Parts: sequence; C-alpha cells; structure tokens
Amino acid sequence: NNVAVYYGQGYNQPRLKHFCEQTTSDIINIGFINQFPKHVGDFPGSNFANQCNGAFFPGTELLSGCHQIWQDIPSCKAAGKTILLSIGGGTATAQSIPDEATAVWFADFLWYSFGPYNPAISSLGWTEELAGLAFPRPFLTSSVDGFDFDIEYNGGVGYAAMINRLRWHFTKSPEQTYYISGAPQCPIPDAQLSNAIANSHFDFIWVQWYNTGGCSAADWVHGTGKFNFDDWVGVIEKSANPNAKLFIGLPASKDAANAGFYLTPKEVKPLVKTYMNKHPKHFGGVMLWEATAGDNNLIDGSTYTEHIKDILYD
Ligand SMILES: CNC(=O)NC(=N)Nc1ccccc1
Repeated sequence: NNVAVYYGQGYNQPRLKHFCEQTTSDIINIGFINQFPKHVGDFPGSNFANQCNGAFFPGTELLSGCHQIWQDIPSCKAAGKTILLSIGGGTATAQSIPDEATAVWFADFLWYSFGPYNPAISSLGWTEELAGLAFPRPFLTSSVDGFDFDIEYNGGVGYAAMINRLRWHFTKSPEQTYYISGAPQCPIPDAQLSNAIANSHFDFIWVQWYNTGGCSAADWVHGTGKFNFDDWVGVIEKSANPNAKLFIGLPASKDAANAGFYLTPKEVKPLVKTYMNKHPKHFGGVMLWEATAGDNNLIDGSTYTEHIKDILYD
C-alpha cells in the first residue's frame, strides 16, 4: 500500500528533495499546471508556489525557473518515488478543454515538455523564436513518471481524449512505466472526471474524501452520511481500467481542508483497516493533501504522514 502526497502548494514548503529523503511518501503529485491551453499552439501555465524563481517562458504563464524541482527529481526517482505532474487544482476555476484538437495538443505539450527529454523535439533554452518549432522544458532534463488530473471545474469533454493521447505516448516509450491518476470528489458520478474514468485508463484514483459532506471519511468516523468507498469500487470495476487502485484521500492537517473534515491518526486507523481488508484487490493506500501540511502536523513526535504510513504497514 502506498502513500501519495500532493506537493507544490504548501505554505512555506521546503524543496522537493526534503520529501524524497523521507521514506513516508511513495507517490508525489507536483501541482499545478493551473492554466490550460485555449487552442492548439497555446501554452498552459503553471504555479508551484515558492518553488520557482518567478520567471516565465516569454509570452506565457509557464514557469521557466523551477531549478530546485529540476535538480531534485532525479534523487526522488533514485529513492524509488513516483513523481507525477498534477493538472488543474483548486485555483483552475476558469480552465477547460474547448475541443478534441486542443485536448490532443495539451497532451502532446505535457508529454514533450515534462515527459522524457528528447532534444530533437524540445529545447532546454527555449525562446519565443522557437514557438511552433520546439517545446520548452520547464524541469529541463528532468522528467515526470506520469500525470495526475485534479480537475475540479468544467470537466467532462476532452479529458478522456487527453488521457488516451497520453497513453498513446506511453506505448511509444516502453523504457519505463508511465501513470495516469485522478482526484475526483466523493459524490458519484464525479461531475468533472466521470466521463474520463469511464473512457480512459487510470492507474490510481485518489478520491477527495474531504471538503464534501455526506460521503466523506469524516462521515464514516462520525456515523453520519454515507462514506462511499464501496460505491467507488463499483465505479472502477465498470471503468476503462477495472484494476485501477483506489486511494482514500484525506487532509494532512486541520487547516489543509474545510472545517470538520480533518481526522486524527487514531480516527483514520479503523477506517483504513476496514477498507484495506474489505477490498484488498482495489485498495491502493492513502492520498494526503498535502505534503507540507502533513510534515508540520507533528503528533507524539511523528509527522501526520508518518502516522498514516504506519497505519498502512502495521
Ligand atoms: C487533490 N486536490 C485537493 O485536495 N485540493 C484541495 N484540497 N483544495 C482545497 C480545498 C479547500 C481547502 C483547502 C484546499
């Protein structure tokens, strides 16, 4: 069982390698690509809070000075971590995929800019003269192991096409396994990602079992509503990848989510044990929002993230 954490939006967050030096997290979602291309040829935009130097590729909102992330990804991979780039996030309120051509363009952009570095296609020193001729490399020679879809607004059309295009790129790169993941809200069907989950292959689905009352992990603990892990297993079994792993998404500290959704490790343990044992085939582990909040949430001398890891391994 794995611990997946989001990284990139933490308050005063340390650099990525701080988390890669810890054994606690196995999958790290770097967020976010929070501006989407408006048409073919248009660049997406990114935000990684304090991690980059504020420079953008000329004429774009895509950060070009994320040297710590570039430097840290190789050591994260050497430590056995899976590094995914997360698309969307809570601030992407105005983002959408206008049509299939843009979905394919967006997938190609992400693959050539953040996937395996190919100097024939992408330029480390990208400038505007290269627009339309080469892709930029925001993390320079470093690459990610796949893409996470944290689509919280304007979902539906386009995401299945984007993910299927990424999957096509994955098949052309057998040198390693690449992954697709998603972070739907707990109500079924998820307003933004249900179409993509039904029509394109996800490896991991970490449901945000927080911030939405009625189906949350806190509902299970408090005996309210209906925590719907069982129903999400049903969604996955009917999806394009019936073998996708299902993670329980949780806030990593009190102020990492809306009021009332944070659970202490003592409250989490019976929930995780129940569903780990009830669905051994589908249970993938726990996702935490987010890495720095968990790191700063010290309980009996251990971080929240360590407590969650211990619960999975006890
Ligand atoms: C996977 N994405 C998230 O978990 N986003 C998220 N937690 N956004 C947020 C919403 C309300 C308060 C704090 C964070």
